[in-house]
Amino acid sequence: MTDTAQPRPRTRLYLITPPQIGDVSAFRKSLEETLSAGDVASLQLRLKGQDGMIDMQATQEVGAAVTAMAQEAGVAVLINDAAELSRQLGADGVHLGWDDMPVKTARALLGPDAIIGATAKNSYHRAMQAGEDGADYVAFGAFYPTTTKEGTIPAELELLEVWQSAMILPCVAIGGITVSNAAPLVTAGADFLAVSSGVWNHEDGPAAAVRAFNALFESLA
Ligand SMILES: Cc1ncc(COP(=O)(O)OP(=O)(O)O)c(N)n1
Ligand SMILES: Cc1ncsc1CCOP(=O)(O)O
Ligand SMILES: [Mg+2]
Repeated sequence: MTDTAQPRPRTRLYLITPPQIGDVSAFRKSLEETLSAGDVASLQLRLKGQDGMIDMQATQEVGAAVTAMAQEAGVAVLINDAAELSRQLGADGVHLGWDDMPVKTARALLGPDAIIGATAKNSYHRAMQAGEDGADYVAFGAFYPTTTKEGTIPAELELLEVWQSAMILPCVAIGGITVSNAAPLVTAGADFLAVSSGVWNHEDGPAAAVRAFNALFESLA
């Protein structure tokens, strides 16, 4: 029997902004350096108020400053929670949580080419449903403790292993991921690692973090 199985594509980095950005022009400069340091598949603008809800004004402001620049660098831009704002900004898509707009509604608003991601937390069932509804990826997590989001629930590596062995739809791992703890997630089958503090708070700076993540992905490919 001939083995026709294709090797899995290399895991890629999915960068998430810090939840608050004080100086937008300083952030734009830092982001430009960060994106030129190595492969970044996508950038999610995730700007939150103190209540954990999307900060529409900050998202609008940061989005206007960085969307075209990131896209020109070959990085897809997704907006957290807000499909309509994604459309207005000319972004590539939206990431939706459990309590956000349904995937089908976002698809109707954004059209067939938009990238729509959906949170599955630790639920294989929820991920299947999102896939059936037309999501382009599902996100499992939190795999590690995080201070970036309150109220996360733990997810096990087995979710990634089972999903990768059975499904074609890409899966994202999220939650407290750093260069030092990322390897098991890559080995378990994550197509993308979604990372915020592990990049922005890296001891050698965000560009060094992007280089280190890419070196790790290469070493495990
Ligand atoms: C890639 C990715 N995965 C999961 C989340 C979490 O989304 P959600 O549950 O809607 O929580 P908030 O990010 O809105 O606080 C995400 N943003 N990105
Ligand atoms: C948004 C989100 N959803 C689950 S964990 C998390 C936080 C991701 O940020 P970090 O990479 O800093 O843990
Ligand atoms: Mg959300």
